[in-house]
Amino acid sequence: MRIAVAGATGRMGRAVLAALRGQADACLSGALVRAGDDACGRDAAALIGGAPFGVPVSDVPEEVIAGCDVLIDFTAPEASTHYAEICARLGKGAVIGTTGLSGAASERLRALADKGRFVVAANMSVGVNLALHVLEIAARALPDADIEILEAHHRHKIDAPSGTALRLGEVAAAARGQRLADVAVYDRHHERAPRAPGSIGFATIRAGEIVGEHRVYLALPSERLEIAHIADSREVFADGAVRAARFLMGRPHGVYDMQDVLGLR
Ligand SMILES: NC(=O)C1=CN([C@@H]2O[C@H](COP(=O)(O)OP(=O)(O)OC[C@H]3O[C@@H](n4cnc5c(N)ncnc54)[C@H](OP(=O)(O)O)[C@@H]3O)[C@@H](O)[C@H]2O)C=CC1
Ligand SMILES: O=C(O)C1=N[C@H](C(=O)O)C[C@H](O)C1
Repeated sequence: MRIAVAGATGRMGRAVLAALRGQADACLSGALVRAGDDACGRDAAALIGGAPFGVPVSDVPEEVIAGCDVLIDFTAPEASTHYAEICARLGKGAVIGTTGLSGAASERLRALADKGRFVVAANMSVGVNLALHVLEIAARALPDADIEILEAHHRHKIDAPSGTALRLGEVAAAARGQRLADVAVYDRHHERAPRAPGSIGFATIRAGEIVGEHRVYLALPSERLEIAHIADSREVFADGAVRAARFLMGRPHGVYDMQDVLGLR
């Protein structure tokens, strides 16, 4: 399986490059960067150190994507939708981990479902995807619990709440027959009022180099269930992305998520 990495200079791009070393059935075929990046033309190993991959860094998406079976993409919404369209046109799979997609961008991806094969997931770790599964059961079993979602990430992160926090919120809301948009509370700064019954609150921390932490409270008057996940290293996301790429090989067209990849649906 030939894997190309988009956003190869980024934190996740570099984690995926590292994860591709020593894979028995997968190799790096391309490393894609933003147009004009200084790394263009150098061996991809220059981005993480160690032995050469024999793959030059490129800023030409069509060329990089044409040479792969699956593109792994942790970049930004505008880049991800652009690359996904190229993948669909060239018949290549894509694993998309980028978060902060607008409704329109998500819609653009869903519209490609009959033209290509995609795994789209805000969190590629096994642990968070199990947590989503457990949360669905818990939210249904505790309809009166107050649900609050807390997340903490590194100081560089630009979207908030995290894509994972929003997904946790969507799953909890759906388990209760609600739409997250109708019950989400992102900001309590401007209100002086008790908590609205049935609402789902979000709290965000940005500090230091925290890789990624998520905690869901399901609080009743006399007890509280907490579902928590802590990522200690970006390896968990990179390994999950490679696993998702493997899953896509030979799949019918469609948009899948990590619940499909992990067999949790
Ligand atoms: N699904 C999951 O499991 C995970 C998802 N993420 C998500 O992945 C994304 C990337 O995270 P992270 O690696 O930390 O971010 P970084 O900022 O470290 O990396 C982003 C990469 O994308 C490139 N990029 C950004 N915008 C464009 C563009 N318009 N065109 C081409 N390239 C672009 C950047 O290039 P340049 O430096 O030149 O701007 C950089 O190489 C985020 O949305 C994050 O939330 C992160 C971890 C896990
Ligand atoms: O930006 C990050 O770093 C992460 N982003 C993802 C998100 O927004 O949920 C997943 C992970 O927690 C790391």
